Amino acid sequence: MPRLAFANSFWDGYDSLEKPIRAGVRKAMAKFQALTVAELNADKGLHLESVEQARDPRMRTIRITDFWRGVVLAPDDGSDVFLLVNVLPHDDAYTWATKRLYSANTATRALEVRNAVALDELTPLYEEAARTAPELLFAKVSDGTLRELGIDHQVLRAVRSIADKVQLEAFATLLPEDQLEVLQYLAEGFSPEEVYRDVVAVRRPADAPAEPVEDLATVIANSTARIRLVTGPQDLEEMLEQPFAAWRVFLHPSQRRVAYRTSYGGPVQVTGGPGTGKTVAALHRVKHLLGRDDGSRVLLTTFTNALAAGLRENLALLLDSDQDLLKRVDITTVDAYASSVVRGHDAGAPQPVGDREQRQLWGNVVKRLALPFGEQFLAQEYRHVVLGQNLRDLDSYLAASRRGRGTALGPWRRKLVWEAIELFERLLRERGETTHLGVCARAADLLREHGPAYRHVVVDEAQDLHPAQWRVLRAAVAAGPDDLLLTGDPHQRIYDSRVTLGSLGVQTTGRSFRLRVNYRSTEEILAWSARLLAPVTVEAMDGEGNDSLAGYRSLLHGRRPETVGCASQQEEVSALAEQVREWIADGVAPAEIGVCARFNLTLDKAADHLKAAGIPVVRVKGQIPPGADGVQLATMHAMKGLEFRAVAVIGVSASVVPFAREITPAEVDPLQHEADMLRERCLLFVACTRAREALRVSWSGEASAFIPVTAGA
Ligand SMILES: Nc1ncnc2c1ncn2[C@@H]1O[C@H](COP(=O)(O)OP(=O)(O)OP(=O)(O)O)[C@@H](O)[C@H]1O
Repeated sequence: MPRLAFANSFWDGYDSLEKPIRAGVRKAMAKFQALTVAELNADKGLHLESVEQARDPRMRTIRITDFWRGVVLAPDDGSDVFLLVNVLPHDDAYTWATKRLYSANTATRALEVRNAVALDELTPLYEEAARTAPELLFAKVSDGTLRELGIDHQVLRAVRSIADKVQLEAFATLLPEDQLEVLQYLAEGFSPEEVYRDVVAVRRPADAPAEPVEDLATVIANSTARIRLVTGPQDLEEMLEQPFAAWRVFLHPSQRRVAYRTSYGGPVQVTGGPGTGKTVAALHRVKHLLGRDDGSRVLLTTFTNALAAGLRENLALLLDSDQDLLKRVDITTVDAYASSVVRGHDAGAPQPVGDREQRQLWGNVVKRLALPFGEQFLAQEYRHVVLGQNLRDLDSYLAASRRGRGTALGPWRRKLVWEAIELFERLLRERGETTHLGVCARAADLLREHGPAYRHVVVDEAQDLHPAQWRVLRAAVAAGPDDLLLTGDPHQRIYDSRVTLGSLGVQTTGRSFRLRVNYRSTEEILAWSARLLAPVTVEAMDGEGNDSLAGYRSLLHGRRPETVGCASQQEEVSALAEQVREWIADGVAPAEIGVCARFNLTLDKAADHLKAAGIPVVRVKGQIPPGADGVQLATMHAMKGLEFRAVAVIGVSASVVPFAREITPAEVDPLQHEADMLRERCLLFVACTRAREALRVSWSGEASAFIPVTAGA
C-alpha cells in the first residue's frame, strides 16, 4: 500500500478552501490509503495523470472536484510515498505543476522545490544587469563553498547574478527553501562556517551517507520541517478535520533543535526577535518533556494571566487535549505560583497590594520621616536594590552594590533610606498586606526550606521577570539536567526589571540558542519596527553584554508601514475609522484588526468613533473575550501575546510616547531615566510588531520622538 505525505505548500491554502473541495480532498486522500499503486493508477474517479511538459517528470494531478485538481509528486524510484503538494483550480494546478521542480538538497538532504521555469527565464536578465553592477552580493564566497552549503548548478548561476539583498528577495519565492536560507544567512554577513552550523547541520540527518540517497521516501523522511507523513487513516482524518495550525507540525530546524534535544545539562536560554516562534518552541519543549513518561511535573510560566490563558489553549491543541499529559503541567504566572506556594503554607498570609497603593504608602513614608528623598526614588531603590538583591537587614544594604542606580549613596544616606524601607514594610504589615515581590521572596524561602516541586520549569517572556521572581523559579526546581528552559526577547522588555541570571543560579553558558526567522510579520513591518530601537543598545536577556536585532528576517513580504500625522485627535480617529473600513473592504475581518494606544482614554475615543461609524469593536483587557467579534482595542501593554493581520497604533504623539509620568527625571536618577525611556521605546516596538500584514502608526500634533525621522511613510 502506498504511503501519503503532505507538503507545507498544501496547508497554506487548505483552510480557506470551500467545504465541497475539502470533502473532495478527503475522499481522494482516503483512496491513497486504501488502494495499491496499480489500483491508484487505474482509478477512474481519482484520475491520476502525468503533467505534460512538466519540469519534474514525477508531477501528477488528481481529480478533487470537477474544477479543482490536486498536485501530487509520485515516486518513480520504487519507493512508496506520494506527496500532496497543492490543491488548485484546474488550470492553475497545471500551470503550477509544470513549472515546479523538486530535488534533494545535497547538503541538508531534504526535499526542496523551486520554480525552475521562472528561474531560467529571470537569470539571464539578472546576468545582463550584473555585468555592470559595481558589486555582487556573493562575490566573496567561492563556488566550492556554496556547493558545500548545498547550492546546486541552477541556483549557483542565479546566485552569481545577484547584486544586492533586494534582488535576493525578488528571487525568494523561486528558490529551493534550504538553499534560499543559506543565501539569506550569507547575505546577512554570517560566515560559511556559521551558516553550515545553523542551517545545514541542524537539518542534515546525523547518519547521512557521504553520497546523497535520492529515493523519494528517504528524502521526504529528511524533510520534517516542510513535510508531514500521514501515519494512518485516523491521523489523516484528524489532520483534515481540525483547523490547521502550521506551528504544531512544521518547526523550523532551529526551533526543533531547541525543543526536541533529548536532554540539556542545565538551564537553557532561547532568545529571538519578535515573532520568531519562541513561545512555540517553549510549548514543544513541554511536549518533549512530557513524552518522557516518567510522571514528572512541569511548571510553564509566563508574565501575565492573559498570556497564561493563551499558553493553556495552545498546549491543549499541541497535546490533542490529552488530559493525562495536561494534568502534569501547571500553567500560570510566577506571581500566581508564588502566591499559591505561600497560601499552601499559610492560608491567612498577607495579600499583595497594587502599584497605586504602594505609591500612596511611599508618599506617607516620605511625609512622616521628612527625608531628603522623593517617593519615586525610594520605591525604585526598594525594587531594584533591596528586593533585587534580597537584602533583609541594614548591614547587607550598607554593603550592597547599587549597580544600575544613577546616584551615589554614602552610608549615612543609606541608613536614612533603610529607615524608610523599614517604615514602608511596617505599614504594610500593620495593614495585613504585602507586595507581589514580597510574596515572591516568601515563596522562594518556603521552597528552599521544603524542597522543589517540579522536575522541569519552562519560562516564556523571561525578559520581564524581576530577580525576586527568578528566585521563586530557581527554588521551584532542583538544579540539574533539564531544570529550566527560558525564552524571551530583551527588545520587548516592557516592565522595569534588571537581572544577571548567573548570579541567581541560572547559568546558561554553552546552552544559549537564538531563533532568527520571523513567522509573524512581513519583512517590511519588521525592518520598520527595528528602526525604533536603532538608536539604543539593549542589554542581553541574561544581563551579560548586549543583544542586537541584526540578522533577523521574515519569510513574508507586504506593504511598507504607513505613518500618519494629524492636526487633531478628532482628525486622527476619523482617519482611523476610514483606514479600518478600507481594511475590512480589502477582506480583513474586523476581529483580525487591532487598534492600540498608550492609554485607555485614547482607546475610549477611538471606540466611540468606530462604533458611530458602524464598525463593531471589542475592548481587550487581559484576555480576548471568547466569541468576540469586532475590531480589537488594546493598550500597548495588553498587546503582548496578541497578533493581528492589521494593526493601527494611534496616539503616538510627542506628549504621550514616552509617557512623562512613567519617566524618572534625569536629575533624580540619570540611569533610571535612560531605563524608563528605553522601556517606553520597547513598548512601542512591541505594539508595532504584533502586526502581520499591515501596520499604520498615527499621531496628532507633534510626532513621538521615537518615530524614525526618515522612515518612509
Ligand atoms: N514553525 C512555525 N511554522 C508556522 N508558524 C509558526 C512557526 N513558529 C511560530 N509560528 C507562528 O508565528 C507567530 C509567532 O510565534 P510565537 O508567538 O511563538 O513567537 P514569539 O517569538 O514568542 O513572539 P513574541 O516574542 O513577539 O511574542 C505565531 O503566529 C506562531 O503560530
